[in-house]
Amino acid sequence: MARHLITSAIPYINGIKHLGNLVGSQLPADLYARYLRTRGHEVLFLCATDEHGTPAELAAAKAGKPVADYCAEMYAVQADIAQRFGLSFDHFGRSSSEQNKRLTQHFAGVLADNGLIEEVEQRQIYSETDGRFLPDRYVEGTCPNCGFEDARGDQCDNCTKQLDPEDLIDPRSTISGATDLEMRATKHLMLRQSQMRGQLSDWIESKSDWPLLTTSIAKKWLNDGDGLQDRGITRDLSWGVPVKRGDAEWPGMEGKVFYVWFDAPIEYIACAQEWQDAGGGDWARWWRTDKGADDVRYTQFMGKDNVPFHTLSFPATIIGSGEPWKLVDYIKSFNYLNYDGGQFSTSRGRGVFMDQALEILPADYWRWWLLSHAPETSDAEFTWENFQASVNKDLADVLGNFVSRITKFCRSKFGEAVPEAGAFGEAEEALIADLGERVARYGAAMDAMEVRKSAAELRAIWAAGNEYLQAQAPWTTFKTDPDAAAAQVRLALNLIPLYAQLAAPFIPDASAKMLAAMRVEDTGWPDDIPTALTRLAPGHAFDVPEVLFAKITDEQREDWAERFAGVRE
Ligand SMILES: Nc1ncnc2c1ncn2[C@@H]1O[C@H](COP(=O)(O)OP(=O)(O)OP(=O)(O)O)[C@@H](O)[C@H]1O
Ligand SMILES: [Zn+2]
Repeated sequence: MARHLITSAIPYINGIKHLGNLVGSQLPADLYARYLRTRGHEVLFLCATDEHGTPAELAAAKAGKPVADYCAEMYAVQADIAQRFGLSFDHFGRSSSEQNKRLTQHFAGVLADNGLIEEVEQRQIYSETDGRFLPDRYVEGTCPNCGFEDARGDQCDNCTKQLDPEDLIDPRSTISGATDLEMRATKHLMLRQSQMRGQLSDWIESKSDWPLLTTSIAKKWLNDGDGLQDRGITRDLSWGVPVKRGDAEWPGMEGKVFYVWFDAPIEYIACAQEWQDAGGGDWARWWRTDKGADDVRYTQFMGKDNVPFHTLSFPATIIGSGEPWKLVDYIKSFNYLNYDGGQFSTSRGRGVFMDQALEILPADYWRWWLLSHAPETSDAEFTWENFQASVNKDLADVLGNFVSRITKFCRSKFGEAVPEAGAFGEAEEALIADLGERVARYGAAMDAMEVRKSAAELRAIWAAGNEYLQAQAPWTTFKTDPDAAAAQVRLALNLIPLYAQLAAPFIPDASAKMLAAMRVEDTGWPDDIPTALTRLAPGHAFDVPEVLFAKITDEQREDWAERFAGVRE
C-alpha cells in the first residue's frame, strides 16, 4: 500500500466549467484517485476554486455583486456540480481561504530572504477617471499583432498572442471606457526564476517518464529565446492576497496583492490545511517531507496551458523556499478537447457546460465518453454523432445489454438466484484465463494513467463477456442441456460484479447499481480472477436491475446539437 497525493488544476471561479475543462483536469484526476483507492492505496485527492485575479473582479462587476459574495456563490455552484459529476475530492477548497493567504505570504517572505525576489519600478497604465491602475483585463484596445479591436490587456482572443496592457493600441478602461490613460510608475515584485534555471532544468531532465507534452512545454520555456524569464508576482488590485513579507508589512507594496498565478498553486498545500481544519487529517503528513511526506507520491493533472506554471513557476516557489516541501512526482497533462468544429470557450459561452450536460444525461454517460476520448496525444473533438455512437455501443449495447440479457434470462429459467447445476468446462476456463490477462493489462494501463488505453481495455473486458454469451448461447444450450446452461449462467452472472468493480472509476453510479442488483459489497480490486468469478455462490439471490444505460435516439442527438449550437448568455 502506497500513499498518493493527487491534485487537479484548480478551476477558475468566473463561471461554470465546460466539458473541455472537465476532461483536461478534474475528471482524469478523479479516475486515478478512484482507481488507486480500489487498489487499497491511501489517497488524498484535492481540488479547489481559483478565485483571485481580474476576470473574477470583472465577472462580479458584471453580475453587480461584491467580488467576495460572487466568489462564494460560484464556489457553491461549482462544488455542487462537481459532486453531481461524482468527482470524489477529499476536499474542495478555495484559493481565497485564510490558509492560502498565510501560506502565500509565507512563501513570498522566504523567497525574499533567499534573494529570489526583486523589487522593480514599473510604468503601468493608470486611469484618472477610475482613480486606479489598470492591470491585465482592465484594459482593452486594438491588438498590435492582428488589428482585432477588442483585444484584452493580457491576451488577444483573436490571434491568441499574449500581451501586456501597454502593448494595446488606443487603450481604454474596461471599467469606465475612459481613454484618459497615462503611464505611471509603480513598484512590483518579480520572482527571479532566471536564477533557478539550472536547478529547474536538471529537475525536468530527470523526469524521463513524464508525458512528452509535459516536458516539451517545460523545455520550451526553459530554453527558447533568452531562457526562463523572471515573473511579476504582484498586481495593483484590491481582490487577492495582500502583499506581505511573511507576517510583516512590505514597505512600498501597500494596497497591492499577489498575482493570481503566484497564489493559485500554493492553494494545493493550503487546501490540505483546509481539509485538516475541516476535520480531515494531518496535512503535514502529505506535504512536508520532514513530517512524513517522504513516501508520498504526488501526481498533478492539468490541461496544456497550465503546464508552464506547474513545471517551472510553482517548483521555483517550492525549491526556492529551501524548505522541506513535497515536490510533484508526476505531471499528467492533456491537450484540448474542442467542440464541434471550434473551441470550447467560457468567455464566449461556446460548447456544453457541466450543468447543462447533467440536465440532459446522467454523469456516467459523460464520464465514459470524455475519458474514453481524452485528448492525450493530440487535441480531440466532441461531436454529437460520436457521443451518440459511443454511448449506444459501449454503454448500452456492450455493457448494459450484457447485464440485462443474462439477469433476465436467469430469472425466466432459473429464478432470481444463481443456479447451482453443471460445472465449468473448457469455454469457461478459457474465458477466465483470458479475463485474467485482460484485467492485468487494464490495471497496468490505469497505473500508467493511460486514460484512453484503459477505457479500451475495459471495453474489451466487457466485450469478452458478450462474445462468450453469444458463442455459448445458454438460451440454446438450455433446450438440450439445462445443467450446462446453468453453469454458463452462473459464470455470466459472476461477471457482473467483476465488471462493476473494474468499471467503478469510470462509471461509479452504474457500477454501484450493478453491485446493488447483484447484492454484493464492493470489495475493491479483484486480485484473483478465478476467485472473483465464483464469488456469487449457487443460491445467491439477485435482482434484475433497471435499464443501466438508455440509448441516445437520433431525435435527441439532433435536438441537443441544435440546442448547443449557439452561445450561452
Ligand atoms: N478545451 C480544453 N480541453 C482540455 N482542457 C482544458 C480546455 N480548456 C481548459 N482546459 C483545462 O481546464 C482546467 C481548468 O481551466 P480553467 O478553469 O482555468 O479555465 P481556462 O483554462 O481559463 O479555460 P476556459 O477559458 O476555456 O474556461 C485547466 O487545467 C485547463 O488547462
Ligand atoms: Zn490579435
